[in-house]
Amino acid sequence: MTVDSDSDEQGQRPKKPNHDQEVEFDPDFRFELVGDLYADLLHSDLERTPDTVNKMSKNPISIEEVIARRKLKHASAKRKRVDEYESESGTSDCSTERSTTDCEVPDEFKGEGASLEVADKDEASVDDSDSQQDSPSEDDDSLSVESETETQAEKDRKAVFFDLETRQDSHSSFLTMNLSRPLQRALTSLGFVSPTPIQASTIPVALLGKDVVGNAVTGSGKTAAFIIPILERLLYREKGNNATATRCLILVPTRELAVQCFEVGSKLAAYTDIRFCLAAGGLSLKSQEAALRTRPDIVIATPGRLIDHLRNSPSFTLDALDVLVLDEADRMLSEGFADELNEIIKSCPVSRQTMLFSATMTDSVDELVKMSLNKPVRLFVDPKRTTAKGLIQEFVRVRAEKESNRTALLVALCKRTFRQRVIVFFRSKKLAHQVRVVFSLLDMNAAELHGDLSQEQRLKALQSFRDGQADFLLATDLASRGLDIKGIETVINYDMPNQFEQYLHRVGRTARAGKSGRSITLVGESDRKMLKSVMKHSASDDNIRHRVIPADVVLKWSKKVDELKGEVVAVLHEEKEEKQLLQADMELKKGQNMLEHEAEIFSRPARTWFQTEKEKARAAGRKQGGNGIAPGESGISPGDSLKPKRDKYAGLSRKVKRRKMAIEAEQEPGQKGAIDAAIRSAKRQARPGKVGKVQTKNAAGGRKKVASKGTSRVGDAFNHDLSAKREGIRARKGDAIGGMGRRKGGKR
Ligand SMILES: Nc1ncnc2c1ncn2[C@@H]1O[C@H](COP(=O)(O)OP(=O)(O)OP(=O)(O)O)[C@@H](O)[C@H]1O
Repeated sequence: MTVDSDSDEQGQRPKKPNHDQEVEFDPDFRFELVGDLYADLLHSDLERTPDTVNKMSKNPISIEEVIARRKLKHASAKRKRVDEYESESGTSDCSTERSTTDCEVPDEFKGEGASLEVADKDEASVDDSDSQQDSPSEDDDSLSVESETETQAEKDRKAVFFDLETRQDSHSSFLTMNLSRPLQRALTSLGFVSPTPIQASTIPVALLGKDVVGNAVTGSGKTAAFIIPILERLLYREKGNNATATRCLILVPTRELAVQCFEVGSKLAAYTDIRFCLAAGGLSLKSQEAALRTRPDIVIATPGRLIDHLRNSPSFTLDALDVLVLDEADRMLSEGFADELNEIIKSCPVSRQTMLFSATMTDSVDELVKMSLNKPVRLFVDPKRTTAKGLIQEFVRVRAEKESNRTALLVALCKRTFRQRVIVFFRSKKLAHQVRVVFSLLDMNAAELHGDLSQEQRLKALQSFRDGQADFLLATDLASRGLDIKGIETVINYDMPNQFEQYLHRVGRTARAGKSGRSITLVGESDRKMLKSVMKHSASDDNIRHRVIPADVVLKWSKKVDELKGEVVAVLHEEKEEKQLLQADMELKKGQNMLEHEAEIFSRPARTWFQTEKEKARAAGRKQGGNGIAPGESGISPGDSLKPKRDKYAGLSRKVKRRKMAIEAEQEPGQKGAIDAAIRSAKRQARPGKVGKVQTKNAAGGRKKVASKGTSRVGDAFNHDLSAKREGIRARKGDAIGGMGRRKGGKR
């Protein structure tokens, strides 16, 4: 009954060794390597065969070492091959040959009146030879991924749900926003002169304490849009030992994004005394627990790890939370995160301010009610879900019978034209790994990023790509959201994502912050409707191109890739063998450890999780079917709590749950109940004091009424009406709330 999102292995309580059962040594044991590991490299349906990628986070196998070793082994043969490649990838590849090939653009382009300019002088050409044959069917519109027609009923619901009255000032400079000096300094040192549109509209509204639902294209500065107002308001928080509390929580769907958000926040807070804590999966639980004990002002977390801390770190609570931010909110609101999000929301006070942001944010009331928002202000800067203006989108057609050429097409693109600062997206971890082996064998400097790697490997891969050591980052959708890597020039989609939102996020890794960039997508026959949707939402028709790769080039590279087949299989075999050896070694160590420290290990309290094993399996199943990031790629590791304790408090409100726990604790024999009660009492004491009985005027009878418990708090960072600052008056410590968007503790 444990949970620990550090690794797949964790989360399981060690089984008690059964000393009665003799473990026999099997002299005939052989490492089992079943199936053709290469079989699906060039084809689809990759999920059926077992994964070959290392899943062990403790001592990961280095694929570089395996490849390097094999390269050494076949040094002479390899030298010959490299010579051959070099000679062939010289002038002949970059010739201006423009023959019609098997890889043409789908004709949907033509019907839309989109630009068909040649994208690249070396290898792209216009091809409209069979426009009739492939013209879109009449009903293609109905295939559009999202419905843009809104019923009157939905419009009415939105009118009631959203706050349409709050004035949205437009600021063309950070100076007119009256931000404090430490923040102005940080903005200057980051080179932020004027706010981006989403920042200009969000910051003043967020300073009023209003709930916000924000949408703006990828790379438009949403992170700073929510961090700046949080920091500004925290500068006026109550200070001193009793007032120390975690007041803001920023939830993000992936660990990498959490690290990035932490870095942005730390830079913006560089000249303040505001403290951050990173609580993302895959990083050390112990040091996070220690950091959370100090009650940092802002916690940036992935959902799984946060829940783990909420349940298992005695001193950590969200009771004093003032602001909850969901970055990539549509992803967090999706089914894959539903259970975790519910659990977290239950732990947050209802009086919090909530801000939701994403480039593909929904304004569907049905979705948003899940967050129990309080009259949110809808800030949709780019309501049409467009791509960035500086993005040129190219498409390469892959005919059904030529699906096996995808890898060759990718290699051709990366060898000839897009040679550095390229992210390649794949739909599966296994495929990303296999292509990584192909790239390495072809001496292309690539790093991979997906959920089958340890957190250490993930961060290392990202760093090597950021530093320019790796020219290519071969990634799954784990890297599609939010990652901000300077200088990415090209995004290649090895396959078209199933969801339009996913496409927007993937291509949004380039052309960020007003810069230009290019995306190239390999489009199969089954991707037509998605292609149409993509074209419909493009920022400009002029930005759409199609690329034709000459047939002889494709042929040459598919031959090369085929020749490598044996070597790729050998590398994957070797990797698998090493993995099994390492696994055996780890099991041995684990056994020894159990023998030596059995008593101590079993005396540790079991970590708990909020779902039962069944619920968790069900949720994992749902996640698999959901969009975007696969389980294990987010902050929630699939190993989390394989044997979770049934949560008897599930479904109860926080208050009822606490009361029930307290009663049970008192009835519990021995020390445990008393200790738990003492912890709870200490937590209560540690909470920043609440403003006791606030006397408010009862509008109906004119009688004074005592505000309910939990109304507003002393030490509340947002006890101060910062809206006053908009008029040029700086709020002071101790100012009372006035003109705020809500009353603290008010019902939602
Ligand atoms: N006011 C500003 N002036 C100049 N650059 C800015 C400004 N605000 C943000 N940026 C830069 O813009 C880039 C993109 O910012 P950010 O990652 O917050 O975008 P985003 O909208 O969250 O993107 P995504 O939707 O992909 O998550 C960052 O490199 C950031 O430093």
